[in-house]
Amino acid sequence: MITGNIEGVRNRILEELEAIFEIKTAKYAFLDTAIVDIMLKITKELDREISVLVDRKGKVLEVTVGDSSAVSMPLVELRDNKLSRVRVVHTHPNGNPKLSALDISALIKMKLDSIIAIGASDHPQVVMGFLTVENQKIHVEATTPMELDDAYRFNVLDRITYNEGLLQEAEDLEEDEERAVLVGLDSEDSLVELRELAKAADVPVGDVVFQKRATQDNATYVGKGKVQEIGEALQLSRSNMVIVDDELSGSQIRNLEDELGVKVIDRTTLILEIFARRARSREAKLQVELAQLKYRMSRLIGLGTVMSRTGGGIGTRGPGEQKLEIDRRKIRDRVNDLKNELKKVVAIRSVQRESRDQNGIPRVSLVGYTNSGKSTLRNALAEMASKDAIVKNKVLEKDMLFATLDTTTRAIALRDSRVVTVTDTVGFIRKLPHDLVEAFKSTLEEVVYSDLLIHVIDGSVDDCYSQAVTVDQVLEEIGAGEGMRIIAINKVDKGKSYMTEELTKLYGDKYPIIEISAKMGTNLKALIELLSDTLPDDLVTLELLIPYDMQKLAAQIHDKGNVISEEYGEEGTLIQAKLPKKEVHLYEKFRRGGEK
Ligand SMILES: Nc1nc2c(ncn2[C@@H]2O[C@H](COP(=O)(O)OP(=O)(O)OP(=O)(O)O)[C@@H](O)[C@H]2O)c(=O)[nH]1
Ligand SMILES: [Mg+2]
Repeated sequence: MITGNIEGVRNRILEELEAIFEIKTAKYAFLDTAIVDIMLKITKELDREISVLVDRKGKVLEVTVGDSSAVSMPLVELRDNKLSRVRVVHTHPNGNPKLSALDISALIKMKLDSIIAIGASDHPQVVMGFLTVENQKIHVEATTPMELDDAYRFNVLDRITYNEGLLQEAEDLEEDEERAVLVGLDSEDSLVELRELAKAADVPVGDVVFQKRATQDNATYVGKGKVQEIGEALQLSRSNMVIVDDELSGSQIRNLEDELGVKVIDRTTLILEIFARRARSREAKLQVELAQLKYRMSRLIGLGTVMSRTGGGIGTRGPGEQKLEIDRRKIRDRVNDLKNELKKVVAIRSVQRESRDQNGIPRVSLVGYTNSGKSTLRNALAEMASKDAIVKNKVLEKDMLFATLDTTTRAIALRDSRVVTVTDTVGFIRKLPHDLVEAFKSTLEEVVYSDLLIHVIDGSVDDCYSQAVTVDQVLEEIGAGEGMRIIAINKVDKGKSYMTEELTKLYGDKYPIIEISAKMGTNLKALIELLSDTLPDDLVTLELLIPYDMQKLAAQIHDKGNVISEEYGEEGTLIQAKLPKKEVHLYEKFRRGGEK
C-alpha cells in the first residue's frame, strides 16, 4: 500500500510505486538502482517527494508520496542509545540533494539509521545523513553530495553499525544544553564579536549564518530563504537558540520564533544578560535590572502595537492583550522601585566621592575596549605601587568580556610619595545599546570626574584602531572627551599590529603614548613616571621649623616629601620641603613662611 498524499494520483502511477515493495536491496547498498529509477521517474511526473522506508536487511517497509516526515514509524522499540534499524530514502523534487531541516529533525526524532536524500534532476546527486556521537553529544553527520554511482558503492551498513557502536558506548548523552546559532547582517567582524559575547554568557555556538544585506527585513530580520537556512543550521548543529546580531523588534522576535520553533534573542538582550551575570555592586545590579526591564518593556510595547493594528474586531481585549497589560504594569512598578533604590545608592556614592575630593587625591581612570587589559593593568599597578596591604584586593581578570562590571578603585603611590587612585572601568564595546549607556552613566561618572584617563588599547589585534575610535566616541558621549589622557598600547609581548602605527598618527600630537605589557610588567615603571609627569603637581612647598625633640617628624618629612634645604638653627631644624597638599595639616603647627 502506498501511503501519504496520494489524492489525485493515477492508478498507473500507484501500481508502479507498488512494484518497489517487490525489489530487494542488497544489504550494504543504500537502495537498489531499480527502486531509485522508479522514485526519480515518479517524482518528476508528480512533482512530489517519494519516500521509501527500508530496514537493515534491505526490505522495503513503506512507500510514501509527500514529505518524508509523513513516514509512519514501524513498531520498533526505541531503547536508549539504539537506532531504529530503518532508514528513509527520499527524493527532493527541487533537485537539491542537501538535507532539509525537516530531514534532520526526522533523523534525530525517529533515531533513523540514516536519512538519504536524492536531488531529482537530470544529474541526480545523493546526500546521506547519519547519527553519531561527538563530545558526548548526539551529532548529525552529513556526507557531501555524491554521484549516484558513488552512492551505490557507499557501504551504508558499515557506517550505521559503527555509529551505533559509538552511541552504545556513550554514557549520559547530554541533550538539553543551550547552544546557539548566531545570525548577522552587518559585518563578519561584528559576528566574531558576537561569538565572544556568547562565550562570555557561557552559550556554546553551534553555527553562524551571515547574510550580506543593507537593511533588516521588517518581519524576520533576514530574508525568507535565510530563515530556512537558519532552520537547517539549527538542526545540523543541534542548537536550540538563535542569537541575532542587532536589536530586534517584538514582532521580529515573535515571527522568527514562530518559524524556527526555538528561542530567539537579540544582541542587546545578550549583552544585558552578561551584564546581569557579572554585576557585583548593588548599584551595578540595580542598573542592569533596570536596563533589562526597560528593554523588555519596549519589546512588549512592540508586540502590543502589532496586536492593536491587527485587532479592533472580535476579542480585542482577549486574554493575550490583558496579560500584556498586566505584564506591562508589573514591569512599570518594578522599574519605579528600582529607580528609587538607585537614587539612594547614587546619593551614597556621591557622598563618598565628595570626601575623596576633599582629600585632594588625583583620580586616574583606566578606560578602553573590553578585553584590552584594564583590570590586568590595574592589578599590576596596584601590586607594584600600593602602599598598604589592603590594596591587594584583586579584581577579576579573565579572558572574557566584561570581566569587570563595577568601577573598582585602588590607591597607588607615584614618585614624590604622591598618591593617586586608579579606577578600573567597564569595557566599552561597539553597538552599546543606548539604554545601556544611560544606565551605566553613573558607573562611568567616575570617568567624567577623573583628573586623567589612561586609555588602554590591545595593540596586538588589527582591530585596535576601530576599537580605540569606539572608545573615543563613548567618552565623547558621556562628556569625558576633554581632559588629560595617556594612551597605553598594551599586550606588546604578543607583538604589535601594523594598525598601531595608525594609532600613533591619531594620538601622537595630542597625548603621550606608551607601549606596555600589563601581563609581563613591561614598561610599567615608565608608565608610573609618565603619570607623575602628566598629572598636575599637587605638592606644596613648606618652610618648617621642627624642634630638636621632634626629630621623628623630620625623618617623616624626608620620607614623604622632597627636601629642598635643611638648616640647623637654635630652636630646631629649619626645613624647606615639597609635601603632598593633603598632608599640609599635619605640619600646620610648625610652619614658617606658609605656602609658596
Ligand atoms: N599577552 C598579554 N595578555 C594580556 C596583557 N594584558 C592583559 N592580558 C590578557 O587579556 C585578557 C583580558 O584582560 P583584562 O584585564 O580582563 O581586560 P579588561 O580590559 O579588564 O576587560 P573587561 O573588564 O572585559 O573590559 C586576559 O586574559 C589577560 O590575561 C598583556 O600585556 N599581554
Ligand atoms: Mg576588566
